[in-house]
Amino acid sequence: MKPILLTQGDGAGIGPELIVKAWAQRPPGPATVVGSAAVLRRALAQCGLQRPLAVLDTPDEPAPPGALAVWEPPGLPDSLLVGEQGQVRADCGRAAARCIETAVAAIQAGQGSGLVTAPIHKEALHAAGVNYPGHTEMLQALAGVPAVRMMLVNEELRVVLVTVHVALREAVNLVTRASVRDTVRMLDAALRGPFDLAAPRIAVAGLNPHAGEGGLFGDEELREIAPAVADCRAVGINAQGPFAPDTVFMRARTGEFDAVVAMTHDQGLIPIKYLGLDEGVNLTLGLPFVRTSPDHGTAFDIAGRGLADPRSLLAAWRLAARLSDQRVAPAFAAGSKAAS
Ligand SMILES: NC(=O)C1=CN([C@@H]2O[C@H](COP(=O)(O)OP(=O)(O)OC[C@H]3O[C@@H](n4cnc5c(N)ncnc54)[C@H](O)[C@@H]3O)[C@@H](O)[C@H]2O)C=CC1
Ligand SMILES: NCC(=O)COP(=O)(O)O
Repeated sequence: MKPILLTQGDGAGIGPELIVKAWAQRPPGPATVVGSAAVLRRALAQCGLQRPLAVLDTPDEPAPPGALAVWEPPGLPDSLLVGEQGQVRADCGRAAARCIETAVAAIQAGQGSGLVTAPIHKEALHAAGVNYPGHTEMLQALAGVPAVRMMLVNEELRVVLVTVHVALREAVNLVTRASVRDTVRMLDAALRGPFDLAAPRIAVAGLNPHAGEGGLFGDEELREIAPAVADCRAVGINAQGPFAPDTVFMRARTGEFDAVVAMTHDQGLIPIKYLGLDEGVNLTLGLPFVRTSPDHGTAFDIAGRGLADPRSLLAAWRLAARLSDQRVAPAFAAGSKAAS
């Protein structure tokens, strides 16, 4: 079986530390870190982990037993160990992007079975001249697929976002009948495939307070969201709503729905993160391969201090290993067809 590929993320953040800590807990299956060996050695030292590290010639070369397998993509900057951690740095942004690009190319070449991404800093990416707002959009471009969606899962909630990394004003305009309908369809495909639910119950949140209160507080629910729900129901998807956003997550958490479609980034992520960063996983729907990530960011405030909690990365790693092992990535691709 080909390895899961883990990108090291922004080296000025907690990504390398999370990877070495998670790896020390022996997640299942083969895995190769795509990153800088020097940065990962520093992370091992910062965490007091005295483990061997093997630098591979190719991402899928077997590593010696017990060694942290690292493949260094060509073109990483030499300066990664020079500056301080915990800062926005263009060289770290450039290196993070290079790791993502080469990891995707390796998966496309059959050298990896799935992708786990450690956090990147979006300002560092921008400082490096890489004009994607996040992994999600970058992976969509690298994979050449028509649509992707961000899904967040933890023990208690599953949420998929209609809009992601855009200004709130812009997000409102992007909430359309088509974008909501495509999101529900991609979520339904994911719940039936990777999540193995025979008849998923999907709640769709409104955009406005009280889901618009019958048009008194905005009419996006009447013009866009309700027609999208009707479109989905017409093709046999058990979508319901739009529901008041302030109570729909509570209703899903207590078992009334299997997942919630949220209209904006913060509408969906606040309930997820409020439950704790412990084991939340970010999963990209619509790609032809499995990609997961922790649900938190680079945590510059604690970088380099050995304080980072690896549980979310570990959960992301385990989920990627399970989904790659089941070869369920086509179910994600089917979602992208629904969105086209
Ligand atoms: N998957 C990714 O690449 C993600 C990247 N980001 C990016 O990360 C950067 C920083 O974002 P922030 O808003 O500051 O959020 P953050 O998640 O990096 O930090 C928020 C708070 O949570 C704490 N925290 C986060 N992860 C932790 C962990 N594993 N263990 C212990 N404490 C932890 C931090 O110390 C901080 O107090 C931004 O550029 C953001 O866009 C944010 C989320 C996901
Ligand atoms: N808040 C989640 C987030 O920003 C992660 O984005 P991405 O890098 O996975 O696209």
